[in-house]
Amino acid sequence: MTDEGRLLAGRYRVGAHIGRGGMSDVHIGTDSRLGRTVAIKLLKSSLAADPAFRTRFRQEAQAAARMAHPTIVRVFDAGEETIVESSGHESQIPFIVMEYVDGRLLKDIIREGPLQADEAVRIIDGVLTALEYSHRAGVVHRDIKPGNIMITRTGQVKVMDFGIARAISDSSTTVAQTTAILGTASYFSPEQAKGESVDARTDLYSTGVVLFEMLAGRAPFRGESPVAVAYQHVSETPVKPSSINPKVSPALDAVVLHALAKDRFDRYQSAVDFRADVDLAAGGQIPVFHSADDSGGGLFAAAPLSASASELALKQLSEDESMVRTQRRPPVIWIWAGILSVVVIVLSVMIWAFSLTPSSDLPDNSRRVPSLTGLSYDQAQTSLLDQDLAAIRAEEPSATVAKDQVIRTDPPAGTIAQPTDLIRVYISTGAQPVDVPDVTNQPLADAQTAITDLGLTPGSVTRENSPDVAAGLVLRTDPAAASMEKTGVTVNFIVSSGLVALPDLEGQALSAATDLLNSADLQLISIPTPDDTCPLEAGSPVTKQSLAPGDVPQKSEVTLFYCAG
Ligand SMILES: Nc1ncnc2c1ncn2[C@@H]1O[C@H](COP(=O)(O)OP(=O)(O)OP(=O)(O)O)[C@@H](O)[C@H]1O
Repeated sequence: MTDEGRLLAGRYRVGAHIGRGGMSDVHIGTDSRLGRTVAIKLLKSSLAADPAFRTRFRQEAQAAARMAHPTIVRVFDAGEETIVESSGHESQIPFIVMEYVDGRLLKDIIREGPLQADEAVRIIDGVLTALEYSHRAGVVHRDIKPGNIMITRTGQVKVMDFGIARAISDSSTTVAQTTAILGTASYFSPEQAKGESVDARTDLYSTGVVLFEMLAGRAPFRGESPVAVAYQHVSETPVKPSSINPKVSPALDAVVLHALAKDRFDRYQSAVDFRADVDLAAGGQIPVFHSADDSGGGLFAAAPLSASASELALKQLSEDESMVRTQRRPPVIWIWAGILSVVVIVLSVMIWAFSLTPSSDLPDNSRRVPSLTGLSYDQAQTSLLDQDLAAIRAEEPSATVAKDQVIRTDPPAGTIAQPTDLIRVYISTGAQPVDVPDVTNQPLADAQTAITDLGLTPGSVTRENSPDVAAGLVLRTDPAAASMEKTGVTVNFIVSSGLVALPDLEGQALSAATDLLNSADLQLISIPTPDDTCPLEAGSPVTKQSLAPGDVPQKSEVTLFYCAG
């Protein structure tokens, strides 16, 4: 393995070994370019042997690096280092450079026994906030477990290893192989255990397992082997956490069991819903789990209960061990109606808030989205994090903003935002190449407009003689039509002067002079010289031309005098 003192990617100095996981060794380190302390995770060489895994790993780490949220361990960089072993054998070791977290793994905290309910709620709140953010950014974690959750000295929750499970499960074929690397099947959702596709709800199931374990002091399913545990996730009904730790309230029992529904349509559909119910349960209220077609409710919305409704729910809880009502899949139209209503409400509130609030008098705890134009994505993330806002990266071409710099944000700079709000940061991919259009034979002004419309820059105009293209029309461009050019590139015009060059024809044979005039598209009138002094000469040489040699208007008439042959 890599020794202390090694420099990775010419930049990250590996320091003391601080931890070992199922797939990696973790060191404290220093980013020598920025002078900041980092954590460096070096993947085990057994995993690193597969090039497909390394590629997938790098892609996932890059996706994770796009996420910046106070509840997510920041990924700063990822790469591969060639390591020459003492035998002379070279191997590629993938590494991730992360935010250094001064804290403890939740796994180690749980080992000391069940947590107080309010502490468990606070931690799960943090995990769900991280998931709300990552799911909105389109990233499913796939391996939510106490070994991937850190609690800092100040109590801040930090979730890590986003996307790494994907890299592993894509390169391993069976549950047994995947768990051999990930270390445990205790937090697998039923769909993961069955090898089916996963989505955001998979993470919510695993979060339910983590909540169960924090409250009960042990995971809901245990077994001799990963396959035995995976089997229970698919087919066994979990017990209530309170049957292991009687201090757990019926409300939290209800939330945990709802999160652990086998069918993903029967459990929480979003981290937001899950968190709302956890908070409700922390206040002693048992949430009501609405199905999508229940009248008056949103999808699985939690609502405060009246006393009698609470009693009813409690009665159901004791009667029904599974606690989870069978719910039909929500019809698509209701989902869309729900989304539309939320969008309308959010927009109305934003417009109202923006119009009412003077800049000097912001509502409590809110802040304005800062202007980030021209910053790098890293700088923009830091600036947003300073305001407790979270960045999501988006990209678009720009002719005016340099590559890798912020073009704009959504919501735009100046908008009022709340802590942990998501700000989409648009980064310039630079000017996008376009085809230089064919503007030949167009009037110069039209051609200049067409070039400007494509984001190219109209450049110099040079006049050039042409026998047939009318004065002021474009003869050609430089670069030529159809060549791919980046926006911003200057396109020069060569425009017809409307003139044509008339050569000096005196002394030339009449036939040669006639050919020259024809090729310049000039009109020839020839008059044999009546003068006797003109000697008869072979070839009938031209003695005089009516227009002086030089540039003359197109189609000019030229009279040639010549000696008859
Ligand atoms: N960003 C970090 N800052 C500080 N310490 C860290 C960081 N990441 C990991 N560690 C420490 O390194 C140890 C191993 O990390 P981790 O458990 O994430 O490794 P892993 O190989 O991903 O493990 P597993 O696959 O078993 O989850 C942990 O004990 C943790 O305390």
